[in-house]
Amino acid sequence: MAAENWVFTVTAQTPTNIAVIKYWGKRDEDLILPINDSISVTLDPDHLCTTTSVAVSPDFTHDRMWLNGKEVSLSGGRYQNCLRELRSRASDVEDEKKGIKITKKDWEKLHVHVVSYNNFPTAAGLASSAAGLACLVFSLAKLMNVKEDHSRLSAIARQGSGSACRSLYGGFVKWIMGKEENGSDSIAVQLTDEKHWDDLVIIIAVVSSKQKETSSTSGMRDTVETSMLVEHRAKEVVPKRIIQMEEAIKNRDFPAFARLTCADSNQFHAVCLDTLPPIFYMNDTSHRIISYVEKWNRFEGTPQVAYTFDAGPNAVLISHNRKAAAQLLQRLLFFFPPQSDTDLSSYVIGDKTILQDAGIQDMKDIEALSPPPEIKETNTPAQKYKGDVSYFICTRPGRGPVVLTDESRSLINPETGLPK
Ligand SMILES: Nc1ncnc2c1ncn2[C@@H]1O[C@H](COP(=O)(O)OP(=O)(O)OP(=O)(O)O)[C@@H](O)[C@H]1O
Ligand SMILES: C[C@@](O)(CCOP(=O)(O)OP(=O)(O)O)CC(=O)O
Repeated sequence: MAAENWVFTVTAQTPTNIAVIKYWGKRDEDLILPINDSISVTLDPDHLCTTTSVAVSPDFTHDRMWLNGKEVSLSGGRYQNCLRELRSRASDVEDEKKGIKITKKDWEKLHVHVVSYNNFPTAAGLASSAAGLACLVFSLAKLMNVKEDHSRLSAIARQGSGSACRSLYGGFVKWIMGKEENGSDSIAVQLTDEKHWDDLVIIIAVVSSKQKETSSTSGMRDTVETSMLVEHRAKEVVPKRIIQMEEAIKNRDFPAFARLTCADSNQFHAVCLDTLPPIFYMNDTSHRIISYVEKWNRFEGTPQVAYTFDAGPNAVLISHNRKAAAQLLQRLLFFFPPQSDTDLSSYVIGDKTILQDAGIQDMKDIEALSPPPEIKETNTPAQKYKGDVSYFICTRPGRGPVVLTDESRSLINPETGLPK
């Protein structure tokens, strides 16, 4: 190491992802090895991402982390497993300009500071743990000059949170469950990049929820211990769906993609219901959204939108193209108008150009929306559910992790090694 003290930092940005074929159930709790393959789509980091700055300095006395402005402990087993795996793969780092020289051996004694910020709510069912853990592993791997490809890094991120391994890539990603006991072949691979199917538009309905949810970790443990359905799902259903889903993605076959995505979300929630005690992640609003989408898709004769729900009530709606997304947004705003004191710019966030496509500029345009034709047909007056959705996020498939070289984007003060 160089004689005088220094702080060496790296900043990275990592996206979140949503599974279209779900991971639910582990065969090894410590290594986080799943009972089936899964497939996800990475979401555009412009709208949902984690930014993490990491630093190393001979002055640091212990590993520390700050998440969204608050110091949090890094002592948890999952963080420790990731740190251990990364340290064991660290290599020499040299920055002549700053007079920094770290050898492979030095990393065993050096401590790191981690400062991370999610540009969306943490622990709100929007997969912050996936983006967060992937970003932690990716940024530390760059800092420590870990010379491994993204798939090998995904196997480390997997030990932080299973779904995090899929956030090491953009586009469509498959997490291969693997067979090895040590988990070395349980890795993520990219199926296609984000440009392959860039017509897709994703709208997330963040559904108000007061009830405390069961965490994914404990929920899936209970499922594996008590559900008979999950065994059938993992052995018989998912392997076939994985093949069909890969084909649908390769061919940009939206009807097949939508059918598989909706069926797999529904089966995941059926498996939750088959757990003892049963787990209810969706609420009445989630169920309403499913039934509106099903009705609309049936009315059109071919799917316009696919829905999928993770371990919570939020709906992730994947539209075939911008036209379908604009029509979807009109429907969503018709059924779930904002409270009168909410302002439109905070009710629909992310890619607001979809709002323009939908012809909605202000609250009056929402009030003027007429019931969708598929509802008119049923001759029952359409009921509205004001306030049942907190807000909508408009986004699209996005890219994988990147290093941010612009020093002004760093979250760490390069003089002190503490959060800016
Ligand atoms: N940027 C981050 N850096 C490191 N760890 C993070 C980061 N963001 C979230 N986490 C970890 O993930 C936890 C939240 O995970 P949790 O599974 O409860 O919620 P979620 O991932 O937002 O929602 P869900 O899993 O239901 O989609 C946080 O308490 C923290 O431990
Ligand atoms: C429903 C899911 O989102 C479950 C994600 O579970 P986590 O990855 O959060 O669980 P741990 O591995 O225990 O950290 C489906 C999915 O993302 O595939």
